[in-house]
Amino acid sequence: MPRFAANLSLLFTECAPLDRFKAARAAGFQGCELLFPYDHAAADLAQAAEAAALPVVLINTPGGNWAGGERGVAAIPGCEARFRDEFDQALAMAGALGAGLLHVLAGLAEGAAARATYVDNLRWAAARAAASNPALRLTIEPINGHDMPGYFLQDFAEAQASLAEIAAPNLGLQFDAYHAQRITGDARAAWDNLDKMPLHVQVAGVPGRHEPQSGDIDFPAFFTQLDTGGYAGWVSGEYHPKRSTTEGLGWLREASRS
Ligand SMILES: O=C(O)[C@@H](O)C(=O)CO
Ligand SMILES: [Mg+2]
Repeated sequence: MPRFAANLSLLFTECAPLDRFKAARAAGFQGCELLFPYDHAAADLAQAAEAAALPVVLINTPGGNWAGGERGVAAIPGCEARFRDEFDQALAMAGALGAGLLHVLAGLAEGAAARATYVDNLRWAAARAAASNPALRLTIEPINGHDMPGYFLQDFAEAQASLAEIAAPNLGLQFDAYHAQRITGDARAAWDNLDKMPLHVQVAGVPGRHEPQSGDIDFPAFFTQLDTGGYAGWVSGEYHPKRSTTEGLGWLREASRS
């Protein structure tokens, strides 16, 4: 059975941010991820995570002006200096929280210049992370273009090609089953077609991005597929609860029993 983490940016939003850690632990999660922890003092978040015995397993690099449409800058030509500044901020936050994974957001971009910028920035980031925090691993995540129009990385083949070209041991794939289903039409087949084991997995139901319980993806079969394939990382619930978070945790209880 996989180890389950709660995405505290989307789950337990009934509670204040620092109270979500204890709520997630009490509900049966073993870890958590925070999309954008940057509005909080790292020490406060670290203390809340420790008090709840709920490790922070993943954070994202800064998204920028999210309300204004930004989604990170790694693939945006001309933003290299900003990328480096924000990456260093993310490295410091990951270190302070003890997070083992850092998802590098690509941003809204397209074309050959964007791809070259993306690969160069990721190569730089992988070397920078290896020098400052050897335990940290970086991820890239294909995100579907319906939910995030114009996002640079919308394709698994493209993600794998970039990873192969950079060939950094601390850089790998983040497989979000929700996006995989929306991009390919079959998340479980997309998993089987990967050339390397991903570093992180996220789950949500399709359609609606609600609990990973019903809809187009057979989650019990997917969790078994992860186990039998030897996936030993985290599986994070990254979804919009249909009602309250705790009312929708039948999927976690069921998966934890099997
Ligand atoms: O799937 C997603 O949207 C996230 O994992 C993410 O990091 C970008 O918001
Ligand atoms: Mg995701």
